[in-house]
Amino acid sequence: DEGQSAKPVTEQLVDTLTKLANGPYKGYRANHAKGIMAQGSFTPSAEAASISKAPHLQGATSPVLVRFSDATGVPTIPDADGNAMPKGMAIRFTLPDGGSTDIVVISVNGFPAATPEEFLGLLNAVAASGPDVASPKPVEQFLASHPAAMKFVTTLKPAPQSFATQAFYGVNAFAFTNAQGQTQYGRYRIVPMAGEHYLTKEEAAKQTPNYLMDELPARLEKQEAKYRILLQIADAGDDVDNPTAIWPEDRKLVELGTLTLKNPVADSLQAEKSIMFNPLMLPEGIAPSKDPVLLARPAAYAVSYSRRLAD
Ligand code: HEM
Repeated sequence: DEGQSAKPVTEQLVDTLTKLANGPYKGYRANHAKGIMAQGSFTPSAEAASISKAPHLQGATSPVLVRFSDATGVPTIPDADGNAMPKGMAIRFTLPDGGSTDIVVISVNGFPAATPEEFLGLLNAVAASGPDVASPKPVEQFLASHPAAMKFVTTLKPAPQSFATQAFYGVNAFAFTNAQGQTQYGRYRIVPMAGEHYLTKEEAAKQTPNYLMDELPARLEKQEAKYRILLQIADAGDDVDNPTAIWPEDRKLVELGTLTLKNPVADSLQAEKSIMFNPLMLPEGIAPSKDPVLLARPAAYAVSYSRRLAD
């Protein structure tokens, strides 16, 4: 109806995510509702300052706060459920001046849609494809006519053994400018130092519903969880404004530094409710690309955040 279509697409996206989850759920995110937080630090590599003049990349160690999450707006989704993919990782770096910057990434290299409108088309197709709908269902038609969406759903990895054995991808590109004024485009990659380890289908079927959310704090009581933060550098001619355009694997990977998680966060649920990560909260030396999906994210996240706080 007209009232619905007059809403900004970012708000329609949040409404549709909520509807797909059979929500709203009081106090939870409209997407990536189920999560767990941890804290630690980030130490940049010697090379990082040559990529960007951003304050957290100049040598000193910064405190970090991290939230891992399952996909969907369902706060009770079992961690090994196929719909709980992709996993999410959100990182907040505290900067020397007391400000902060965020990285918000997923467990798949790529995105199913090139624009927020196209993403809404996919979500609406899923919403119109209930069990009673005859084939070809709207979602089947959408996937058949959108190769990037098909690639996304077919390359989803199985659930990880642990959040400490899961790799994450930035998907959206940013422009990194160093002190000499040289700019390069790149996409984040976060690689677990414990190695990437995923469950077989049989193993996934045996996990308890909260196995990942339970395992992380238990692990951190005994040992640290470390990740390398890398940047995949675009070649001239690589599309930096389209999150469905996956760059070839032979592109240069620069090491930006090491993220070390040391402790669980006390009262994770309350901490999760009150924090909103924002991929466009950026310091000097890092700027957004013109990727329309990236540029739509803060508005969608703010709608979800304001609804969560209003509860
Ligand atoms: C137009 C496209 C997108 C829409 C509409 C969307 C929507 C949302 C919403 C509504 C939330 C909840 C935010 C909150 O309440 O704080 C969220 C969280 C999240 N999104 Fe997106 N998203 C989009 C694209 C992406 C992309 C491209 C990525 C990663 C590459 C991503 C990764 C995440 C992660 C990891 C979270 C959880 C953040 C947290 O732990 O607080 N999203 N998304």
